[in-house]
Amino acid sequence: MKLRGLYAITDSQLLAGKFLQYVEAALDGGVTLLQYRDKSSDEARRLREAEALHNLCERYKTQLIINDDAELAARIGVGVHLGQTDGPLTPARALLGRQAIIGSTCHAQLELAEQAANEGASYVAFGRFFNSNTKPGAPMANLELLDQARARLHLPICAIGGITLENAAPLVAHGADLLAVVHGLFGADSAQEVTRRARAFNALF
Ligand SMILES: Cc1ncc(COP(=O)(O)OP(=O)(O)O)c(N)n1
Ligand SMILES: Cc1nc(C(=O)O)sc1CCOP(=O)(O)O
Ligand SMILES: [Mg+2]
Repeated sequence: MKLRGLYAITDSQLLAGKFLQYVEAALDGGVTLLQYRDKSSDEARRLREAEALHNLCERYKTQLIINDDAELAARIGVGVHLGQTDGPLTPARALLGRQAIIGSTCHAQLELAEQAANEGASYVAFGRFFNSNTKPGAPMANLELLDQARARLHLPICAIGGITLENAAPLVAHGADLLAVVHGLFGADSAQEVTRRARAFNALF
């Protein structure tokens, strides 16, 4: 499967009271990857929500990725996204198998991306590219980094951090395969607007 297009990421606060409605609206507009990102420690709720998202993703033929938690990903049978402090890639690959999608946060460091590629990552993520409501303190990345990554890496490149329909096009022009978006997608006033935004993000590729 080609990893290219919109990478929608959930946010439990932003989506409170409209979680599945807004996620389905995004899937309706077209989503390549959907990440379940919940930073709480409510394991029962996390399992329940991840299973609900998995059912929805199967209906829309979208791949589900679990943030941070390789054990939960293994339990459901989906992929995982690991940051630099979320545990090593090699055991996650052994746990999830060769086919699973495993992503790695590389901030603005090509060396981290090369290491992730050697350890079997399916894609590498760089960011943040813009001011982010969701993660304001993340280190900054820039377009030059994307150029260098495109020249040196032979796996899909994901851009993240403050991405909106207004600022996304240069990221794609400089080599991003995946645009990972929380607020610029789900911060909409209606489900119809989420669907419209998802379609518009996909039209950039
Ligand atoms: C696609 C994608 N890229 C980067 C991140 C950030 O991961 P991490 O640095 O582990 O931070 P948290 O998201 O866990 O707060 C991501 N989740 N997804
Ligand atoms: C989860 C996350 N990681 C980032 C990084 O730079 O690694 S930025 C970010 C938040 C993405 O949300 P929004 O689209 O609302 O800015
Ligand atoms: Mg993490």
